[in-house]
Amino acid sequence: MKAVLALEDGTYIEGKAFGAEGQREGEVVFNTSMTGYQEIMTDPSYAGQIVVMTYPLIGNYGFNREDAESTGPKIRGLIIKELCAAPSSWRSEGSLEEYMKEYDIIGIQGVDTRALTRKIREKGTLKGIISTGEQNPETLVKKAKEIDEISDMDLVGEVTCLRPYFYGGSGLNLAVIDMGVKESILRSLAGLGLRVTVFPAHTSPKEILSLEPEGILISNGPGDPKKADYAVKTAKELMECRIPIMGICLGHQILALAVGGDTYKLKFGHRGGNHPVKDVETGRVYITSQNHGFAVREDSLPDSVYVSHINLNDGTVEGMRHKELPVMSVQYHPEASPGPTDSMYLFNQFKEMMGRRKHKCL
Ligand SMILES: NC(=O)CC[C@H](N)C(=O)O
Repeated sequence: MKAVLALEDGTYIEGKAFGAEGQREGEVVFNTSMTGYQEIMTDPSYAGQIVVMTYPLIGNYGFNREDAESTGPKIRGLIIKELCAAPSSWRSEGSLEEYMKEYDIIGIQGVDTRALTRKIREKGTLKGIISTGEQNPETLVKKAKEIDEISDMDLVGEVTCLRPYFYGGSGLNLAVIDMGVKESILRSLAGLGLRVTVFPAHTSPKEILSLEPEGILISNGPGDPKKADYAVKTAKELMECRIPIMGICLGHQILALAVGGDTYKLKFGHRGGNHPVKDVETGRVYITSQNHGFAVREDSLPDSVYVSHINLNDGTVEGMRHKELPVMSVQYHPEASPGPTDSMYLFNQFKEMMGRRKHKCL
């Protein structure tokens, strides 16, 4: 069956459908990872987005539920050059196409993803629609122009958990504020010897403190950090208690807003498995896994914090530390999934911080 992609700038691309049938709209973003399509599709930070994979052959190792980052795919659609015709892996539970049909995700293949990515790099992220079957190009382009901006959507509300739950692990108590958390973050932290409990994004500081946590993690998640003003307020209150806090990706942006800094939307974001980041304290450069469309404005940060990590591609802020409070955050993904595991040391630093500090709100 035919599938088409229409973008808000008038671009209209024909390809071949795979996965579910119908029509889906979202912000079209590209990811340059060579593998990891399962983790990307199920990462809740992609809610509201249609993902273009720049690697030309996708689906090679089918699909398994073990590598999923959440209960199912969170992307709105998938754009690829070519779907692997004969997937094979001893861990596979079925083909990518079967999985997409099961979870009602639309895919389009046969797209010149290199040209499409160049367009997005040039013009910035574009809103778009993928649709199966015959369509009228003008109508679809017009519809693409009318799609809501990502900043106007409450995407965290779509992906956060409904009630608190105990994830696993034993040792120091860690409370995770679930803005759309990736399972591999929870797995990494429980594996380090922490007792991990997860709370919905809207949980009050009082309820979180009732767990008597030694540390708090504000997770990754979809959308514009400014839309999560309730979490910014919670972060501010928890920081005043001097509890060790770590922010990852959306969590990092929320902490930056909580200390009085500002965030902005990047032209086309950072999504891939090989972004070079320098740890300013040690001078070491790490290859990192990234997925974000917003960033912290460096010149907006107050004197109470310093930039701990910078992106060597474009000089943007990749990490932040508070000078007095036990607060650290990174814009990228220490848990990787997919991508290099170079940055796991950050979890150890946070665990140490949790063991050292005594806070005052309990
Ligand atoms: N992975 C994330 O947490 C992404 C954060 C935020 N939604 C952004 O796009 O910048």
